[in-house]
Parts: sequence; structure tokens; C-alpha cells
Amino acid sequence: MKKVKISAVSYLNTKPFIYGLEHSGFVNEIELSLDMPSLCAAKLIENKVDVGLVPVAVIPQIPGAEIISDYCIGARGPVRTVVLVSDVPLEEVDTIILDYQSRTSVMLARVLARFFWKKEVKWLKGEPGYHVRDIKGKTAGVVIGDRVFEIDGHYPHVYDLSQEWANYTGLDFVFACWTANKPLPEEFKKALNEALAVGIDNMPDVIKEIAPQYPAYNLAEYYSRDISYPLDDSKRKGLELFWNYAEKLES
Ligand SMILES: C=C(O[C@@H]1C=C(C(=O)O)C=C[C@H]1O)C(=O)O
Repeated sequence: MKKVKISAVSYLNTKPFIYGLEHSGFVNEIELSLDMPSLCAAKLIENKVDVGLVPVAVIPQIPGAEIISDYCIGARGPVRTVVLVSDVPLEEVDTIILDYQSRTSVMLARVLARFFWKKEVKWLKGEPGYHVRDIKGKTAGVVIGDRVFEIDGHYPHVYDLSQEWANYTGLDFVFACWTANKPLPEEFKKALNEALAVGIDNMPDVIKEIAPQYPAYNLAEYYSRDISYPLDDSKRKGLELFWNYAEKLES
């Protein structure tokens, strides 16, 4: 049988999963690529891969899509690496640049603006480098992933979008889920889940392995307080509500 092709997110938040895939040996059973989230989504939509750790915003548009793992990239309250940053307070913002690497967080920003902040703004698509170049004055920007660490302290106003979601809904938020675009054998799904658990259940070892590459980051805090990996009932509730709002936004 041909190896199952998987596209996973290339950010720091996915390292515990990669650790699990490698240390379980499951990485040898699959063909793995690491991509920015918008590319993970495109690859799954275009059937260039069979499984993706894809932004949840695109799951409803993939025919036959199935979430195949009990793990996700999620958060309870603040997530740290999905933010709206700005020179001025949100009330004064008139334009928001959206991160070209994201599919979920850019939708979340639009949901928050329409239904919760009740704010009309002009939306622009960011080009590579926008996060240090184009966010200024009344133009704010959504930035996700590792680049958020790079811009720490650059902007006086930082709104954590997962915290904003929790403030208004009281619910957790799910950014990305392990999703298949075709039926896959139960044994495969079970083996994937067990491999991912090897990372999530051994966080101190994950941190020990990657810490030398990220000396400036508090990885323990990021992987326990900020990112939350189990796709449990409270995450699923948040996910359903987000999909509802996203659908209303499009109509
Ligand atoms: C929490 C994060 O979630 C990410 C946000 C995504 C999106 O906005 O589409 C997709 C995958 C996640 O890696 C992050 O990037 O830090």
C-alpha cells in the first residue's frame, strides 16, 4: 500500500506532535510534510495529501472530511500566538490586515468583529513581511504562529483572539484538527492517535529535545498554559459554535 500523505503545521505549536510521530516510529509509515496552515488546508482540499493538521475553518468545505484524532491545536482562554496587534486601541482601528498563513484565525477575527466587537473595518490580505512592515497607525493586523514571538513588544496594543473568544462565549477555541479527506482504515487512525499521544504525554521530554533550538522561549508555559491539545467536549462545543458563526458570516 502507498504511504498515507500527511501535511502538518510547521510552527512551534506542532513540535509535540512531531516528537510523537518520530519517537513512535510512525513517521516511517507515512509521508510527512510541514507547511504553513493555509498550505496544509490547500493540500488537503486539492487532495495532494490524505490527512492534514488543517485550520478548522476549511473543514466544512471539504467533502467527506473526517476529524480523525482526539488531539488538536486549541486553547482555553489565551493562546499567545494568535493576536491582533495595533498601534492604536481597537476602537480606533479602521483597517485589519489578515495573515496569509492562516485560515481559522482570520475567520475568527471577522467573526469577532461582526458579532462581538460590532465593528466595521476594511479587510486586507497580508503579503509576506506585512507583520513588521504594514501594521501601523489605524491599520491593525492579525498575526499567528512563531512570528508572534518575533514581534513581542513591537506594538502597544495586543489582543489575544482566543481570549477574546472566551470573553464573549465562555468557550474554548479550536484552531486546527487532524482531518482526512477520504475514509482511512481504523487501524491507521488508531496508530496515528497513539503516535501523537507519545508527544502529548511526554511533554518534559519534548521540551528537553527542542529547548536548545529555542533558548529564548518558555516552552513549558506555551505547551501547557497556552496551547491545549485534547479535542475534548468543551473544545468540540467551541468548534461547533465557531462553525455556526462562520457560516452566518458567509451568508
Ligand atoms: C494557535 C495557533 O493556531 C494556528 C492557527 C491556524 C489558523 O489560523 O488557520 C492554523 C493552525 C494553527 O497552528 C498558532 O498558530 O499559534
